[in-house]
Amino acid sequence: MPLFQRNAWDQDTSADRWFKAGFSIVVFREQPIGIGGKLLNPKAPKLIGWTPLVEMKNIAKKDGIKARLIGKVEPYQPLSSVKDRSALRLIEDAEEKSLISPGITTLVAVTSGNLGIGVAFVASQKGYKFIAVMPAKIAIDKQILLRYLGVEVILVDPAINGFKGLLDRVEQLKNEMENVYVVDQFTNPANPDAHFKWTGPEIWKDTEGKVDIFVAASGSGGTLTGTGRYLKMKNPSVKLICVEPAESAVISGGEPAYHKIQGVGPGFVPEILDTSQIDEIVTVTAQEAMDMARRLAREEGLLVGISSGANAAACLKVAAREENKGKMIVTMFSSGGERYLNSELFAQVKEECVNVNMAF
Ligand SMILES: Cc1ncc(COP(=O)(O)O)c(C=O)c1O
Repeated sequence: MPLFQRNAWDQDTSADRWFKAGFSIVVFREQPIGIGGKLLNPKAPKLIGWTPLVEMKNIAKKDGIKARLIGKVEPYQPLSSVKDRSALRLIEDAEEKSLISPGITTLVAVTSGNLGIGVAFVASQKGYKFIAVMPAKIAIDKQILLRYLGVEVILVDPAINGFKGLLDRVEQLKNEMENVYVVDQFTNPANPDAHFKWTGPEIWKDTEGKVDIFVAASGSGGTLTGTGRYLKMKNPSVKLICVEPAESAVISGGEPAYHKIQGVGPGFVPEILDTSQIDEIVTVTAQEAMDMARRLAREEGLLVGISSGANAAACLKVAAREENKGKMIVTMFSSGGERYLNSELFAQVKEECVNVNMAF
């Protein structure tokens, strides 16, 4: 399958035209959102946003799927996940409201890791100190990355009080320190705004408005709410499908429980998640999500994370339905695969590598 790279200067064409012409991958880097330019070089490309769309042609062909399956490749963000968008909007929103000042304010965020990594980027570019509050023992790769980025990481035992335990720790920090600002992805409308302003319009433009169904797993709910709101505003018949872990299907009315699809299914319904927009919820097990992430790697060459696998698995369930023949289904590949090297996603390959190396 030919591979085509489209650049900022080819702005007059959409990804969909190139898919039609037989190309399987379209890289689309356009200007300008986000930081970068004004801080580094006024002419340099700004870094956040305008991620490429990739059509999963091999998997669709192998599984006899008649719908079009398209993923938005967020590992193209500077810090490799969809959360760079939210980090930027949440921080710039606070700056616009004069709530924070570089060199004075310490940013604090509750994160499963990816928001924290995005905040680390924006905070260091803009000159803020940043403390990440995370559940212990869950996402070791992200803890490693945050520490490597110079972030202070505070771990909270998730077995004690669950999510409330994390919030309590943030409250404690607010009492102990001066000039703390909480970057709150679960309640601040600036989070879905990032997707209303950027993710939604990018998908709309790059599909030439042909998207029929948008599928996304919900963590904070920002992606689903903001992107869904934009796409439905452009075309009210676009269907919005929420993906959640089968082991902790709280939006579907189930009980919260431990699960292995990192970054989604926090165990409660976040304030910013607009459930009234959701047309359907599809549940996916961690096993299905990881199996699909591995298929994406081997069959499409896409190195993406566990929630991306969950999204693609949900797409296949939806695409297999007779009524969705010929429809365009767009989903999110929310983070890059390398972020999960020490998780179960890579466990078997990691063990094989360790054993092979022991022979030397
Ligand atoms: C890997 C991954 N996928 C998906 C999501 C969900 O995105 P949102 O918080 O916008 O619902 C997150 C959020 O942190 C994430 O880290």
